[in-house]
Amino acid sequence: MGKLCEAPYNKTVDWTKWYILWADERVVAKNHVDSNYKLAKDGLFSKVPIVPSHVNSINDSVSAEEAASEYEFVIRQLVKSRVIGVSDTSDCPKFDLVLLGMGSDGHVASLFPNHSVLDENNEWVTFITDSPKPPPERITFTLPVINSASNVAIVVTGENKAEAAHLAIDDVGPDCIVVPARMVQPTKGKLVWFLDKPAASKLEGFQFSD
Ligand SMILES: O=C1O[C@H](COP(=O)(O)O)[C@@H](O)[C@H](O)[C@H]1O
Repeated sequence: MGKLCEAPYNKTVDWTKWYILWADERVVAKNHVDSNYKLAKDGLFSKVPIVPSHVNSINDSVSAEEAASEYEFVIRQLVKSRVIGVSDTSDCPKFDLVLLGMGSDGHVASLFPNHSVLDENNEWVTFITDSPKPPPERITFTLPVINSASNVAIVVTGENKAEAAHLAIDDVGPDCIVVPARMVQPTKGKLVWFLDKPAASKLEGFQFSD
């Protein structure tokens, strides 16, 4: 992302066509250090000419439940106005790109291991109030929405994520736990993993070229 803000890459993008939403967000104020909005603003869209009205962040002054339902409404409006397409295999929005990180426990967005949020198939956006990783209150895209995207990119860095990357990517067999990142399997889209050397260090048969 950092590179996209720099020349020559920043000139190769038509930023007016970008609409930004968050695959998950912590229910904290937008200027809070835990805010994913703040992270993206500081790292990307304060540095490039994205149209301010195209930045769709959550309402941070209501409960997690209300924020999730309002956010789904925002997405429904964008689908209605054809800014976002619709999947032809589910009733889900079809995002051009869903960009995800992965935690050391294998979570993606705010879809945590062994959490009932993984089974949410009806809503586009849901909420949790008991995130094992602070802060506890979050909203998140559900798996069907992530898996309806045209492209999903998972970016992983650091050795503390090597085991989760192995469990998510390798052919580990039925006896191993299924980490949430492994459940990211776009129905018709493309999934690409980006890993640094330490994060890839436990992948089977993986050879890293510098
Ligand atoms: O809490 C979150 O964590 C993950 C990634 O884990 P981290 O250890 O790299 O912080 C992130 O991708 C997710 O969107 C976020 O809300």
